Amino acid sequence: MSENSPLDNPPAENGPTPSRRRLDVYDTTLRDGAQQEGLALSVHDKLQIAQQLDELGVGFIEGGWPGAIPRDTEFFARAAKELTLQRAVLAAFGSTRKPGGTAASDPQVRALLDSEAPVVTLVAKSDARHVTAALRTTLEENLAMVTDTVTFLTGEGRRVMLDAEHFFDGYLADPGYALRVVRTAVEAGAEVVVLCDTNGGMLPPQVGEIVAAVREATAAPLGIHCHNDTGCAVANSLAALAAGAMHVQGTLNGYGERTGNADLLTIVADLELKLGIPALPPGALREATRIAHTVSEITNVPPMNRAPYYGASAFAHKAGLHASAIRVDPDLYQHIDPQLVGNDMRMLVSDMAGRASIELKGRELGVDLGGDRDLLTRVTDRVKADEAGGYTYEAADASFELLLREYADGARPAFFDVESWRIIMESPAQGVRVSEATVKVHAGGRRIIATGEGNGPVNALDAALREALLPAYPELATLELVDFKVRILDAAHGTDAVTRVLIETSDGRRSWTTVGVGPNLVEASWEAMVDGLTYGLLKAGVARR
Ligand SMILES: CC(=O)SCCNC(=O)CCNC(=O)[C@H](O)C(C)(C)COP(=O)(O)OP(=O)(O)OC[C@H]1O[C@@H](n2cnc3c(N)ncnc32)[C@H](O)[C@@H]1OP(=O)(O)O
Ligand SMILES: CC(=O)C(=O)O
Repeated sequence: MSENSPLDNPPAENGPTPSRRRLDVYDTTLRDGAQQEGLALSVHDKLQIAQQLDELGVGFIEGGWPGAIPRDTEFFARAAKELTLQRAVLAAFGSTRKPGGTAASDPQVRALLDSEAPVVTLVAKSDARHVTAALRTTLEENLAMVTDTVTFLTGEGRRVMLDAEHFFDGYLADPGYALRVVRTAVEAGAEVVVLCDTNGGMLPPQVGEIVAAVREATAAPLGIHCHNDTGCAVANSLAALAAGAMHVQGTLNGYGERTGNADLLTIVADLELKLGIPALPPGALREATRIAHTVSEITNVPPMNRAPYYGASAFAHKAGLHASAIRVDPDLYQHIDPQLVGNDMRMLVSDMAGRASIELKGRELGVDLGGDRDLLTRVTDRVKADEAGGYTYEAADASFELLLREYADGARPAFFDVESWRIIMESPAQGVRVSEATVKVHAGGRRIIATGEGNGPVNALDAALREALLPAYPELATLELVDFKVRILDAAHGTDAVTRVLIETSDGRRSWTTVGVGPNLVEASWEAMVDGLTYGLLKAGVARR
């Protein structure tokens, strides 16, 4: 580990160590993260994400490229009026001036000033091949572009950082030139030179060696910016910090061009929890899971369950053996206490469950099985049999809770009894197809026959069932079927195959998933739908009427 790296000499618990240099956490979700395929952030989205980042306590928020992307120009204009950042400083991203011109007259450089961001981060070529082949200019002119642009912007009172693009590839091909770019930037006034693994092709030992060599050869304050093309973006970032970089860039949820950028939350969690290096304000890491998921909502990109630390599966345990040890001590199968990053431990119930899994899941769901070994064995056997038949309880906690209550209380919760149901489907040669369902149920002390129409059989059954039950259970009016997933389980059987349906139901505040399995789509859907409504009534605290 390099002398004066943020990864050695961690500060004393009761205050900073004066000799230790600050570690800067720089977020580029709104710029490089937005370069991810499928991400299209509105200005409003960007403002909301910036607020989250400020709450997280990052040092810098790179807001985008004003002058190049109209939405980013607008972001900086609105940020100046609408954002009240408590901790973070806004950075505008842009490139060095065009070859052959001057920074003062370059419209793109002017736009960086106009953004009024206190920090400007300039991307500059540091790989000689890129200078000649992509920029189509001379090596000397590229250095002049760096000097001119950095000098101009610092002269205008901006803090300037330099992203040395393709630094590692450039260093491997021509270390002398790559180092000249670093020195030129610092001599011109850049406060940090960020070494970029732009193509994401590096491995940790290479990154560590090259960062150490740059530190040896220059006095430049160094940063690191990694992409994840080798799956090593976080490891590469840590290797660079260990070798002496003092500034780390990354994105929330690892968003970014191609395979993404280094995942900033994973980096800061590694730093704080594994290496004892404070990276965020005290206590902020506990917001990591909430912020990652809030940002997923804003970007409308489903959260990555397997994300380290903050992913929904990060502390989810499926194997029976794991559960049995966790029952004794959660640390036996967890590398940290999930609360440290605001996450929770979860038990998953499946055919891999053992008695311990069932008992712990029961505790999680608030159903006490009292450590009754015989009862636990019966539930475990039932789960294994059901799963062999196509059920999947790990995706359907609500159905599992109903099953658990059936064993714990001696009867499955039920608010109505089903006598029968039937479907008629009308598919005229022309015109609209209609499905009509009739259900016969007993509820509120009455036998009820109700019909419902829908655009398909499940929709019609849902309508008929609600029609039948609403007089006895007006609480059902708030319940809505929000998602419906079908899987054919034994494709080899063709139309004879077993069908599994997962239904997500919501009461507007929370949602739950139920499962149904049957020889056809409608039967499987009916089972999942009845469980969904039953669970909703149970959670609403309704008594059977
Ligand atoms: C590694 C990274 O991720 S860096 C960030 C990349 N982000 C983006 O590219 C998103 C925003 N980009 C844009 O909106 C556009 O590409 C713009 C506005 C920047 C440029 O658009 P255009 O003028 O149409 O040029 P185009 O995109 O075709 O090519 C880029 C130009 O920048 C030049 N350029 C590339 N890097 C640099 C640099 N570091 N310094 C100066 N000029 C550069 C290229 O040589 C090329 O110049 P040319 O038009 O004279 O050939
Ligand atoms: C600057 C940047 O985003 C990169 O080199 O990857």
